[in-house]
Amino acid sequence: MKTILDEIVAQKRVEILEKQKTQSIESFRNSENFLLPVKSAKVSILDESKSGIIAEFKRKSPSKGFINKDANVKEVVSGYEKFGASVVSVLTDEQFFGGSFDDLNQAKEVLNIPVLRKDFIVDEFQVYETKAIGADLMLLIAECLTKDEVYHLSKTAKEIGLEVLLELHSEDQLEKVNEFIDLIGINNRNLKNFEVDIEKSKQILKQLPTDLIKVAESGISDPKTVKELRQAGFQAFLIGENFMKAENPCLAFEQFVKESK
Ligand SMILES: O=P(O)(O)OC[C@@H](O)[C@@H](O)c1c[nH]c2ccccc12
Repeated sequence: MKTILDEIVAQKRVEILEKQKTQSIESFRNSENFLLPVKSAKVSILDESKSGIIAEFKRKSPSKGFINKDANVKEVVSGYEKFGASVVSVLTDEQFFGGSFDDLNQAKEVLNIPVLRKDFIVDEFQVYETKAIGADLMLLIAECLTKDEVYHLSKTAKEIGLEVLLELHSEDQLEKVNEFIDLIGINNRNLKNFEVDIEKSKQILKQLPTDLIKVAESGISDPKTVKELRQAGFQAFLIGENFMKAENPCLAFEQFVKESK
C-alpha cells in the first residue's frame, strides 16, 4: 500500500528534477552561505543552561492540516530562543507542511542557536542545498532511505560541515546508524499511519550507541513526558505542534520549559 511517506518522497523527486533545470551542486558551492561555519547542535544541546528542546516551526502537517498557517516566523523562533530552546527546527517542505526556504532564512536572520532543516532528504543535491540555504544541520529519515543512502548522504553532509540528525522509528532501522551521524531521533509518530506512541522512544533508546545524542521526537504535549524521557536517558526533545497550535507559541513554549525542568 502506498503510504503518505511514499507520496511525499515521490513529490520530492519531482521537485528535485525541476530544480536541477536551473541549479546545480556547483551553484550551491558558490553560494554565500556555503563557506560560513555551522553552529553545532550537539554543543547547544549539551549546554545545560538551555532546555534541551528542539523547538519546531511548523505551519501544517499531513496528519493535522493547518496548525498555524500565518504564524510570524521571526516572532515565534525569537521567543523559542529567548526562553531556552537548544535548537530551532524549521520545516522547509512546502506542499505537505506549508514550509519554505524563506521561513528558514528568516529564522536564521534572528537566531544565534543552530537551525535544523526539516525536510525529506533523498538526494545529494538537497544536502548541498541545505548548506546553501544556511541551515546548520539536516534531518535524514531512516524509513525512506536504504542503509547505503543514509551512509552516502550523511557522509556528504559531514564533508561540507553539516551535522546530521538521523530519525529512526523501529529497532530494525538501527543498522542504518553510521559514523557520520551526530544525533539520533526516535520518532514516536509512525509516518505510515500517524499513530503516536511515547513508549516507543523508551524501548529503542536502550539499544542506541551511547556516544550519540538522543532525541525523542513527536507527540510530546506534557512537560511531565519530558521529565520522564530525560530520566530514561534522552538529552533532547523535538516538539512542534504543542507550541504552534497555541495562540501565542512563545508563551506556550516559555510555560512548557518552566514546567519541564
Ligand atoms: O509536532 P510534534 O508532534 O511535536 O512533532 C514534531 C516533529 O517531531 C515532527 O514534526 C516530525 C518528526 N519527524 C518528521 C519528519 C518530517 C516532518 C516532520 C517530522
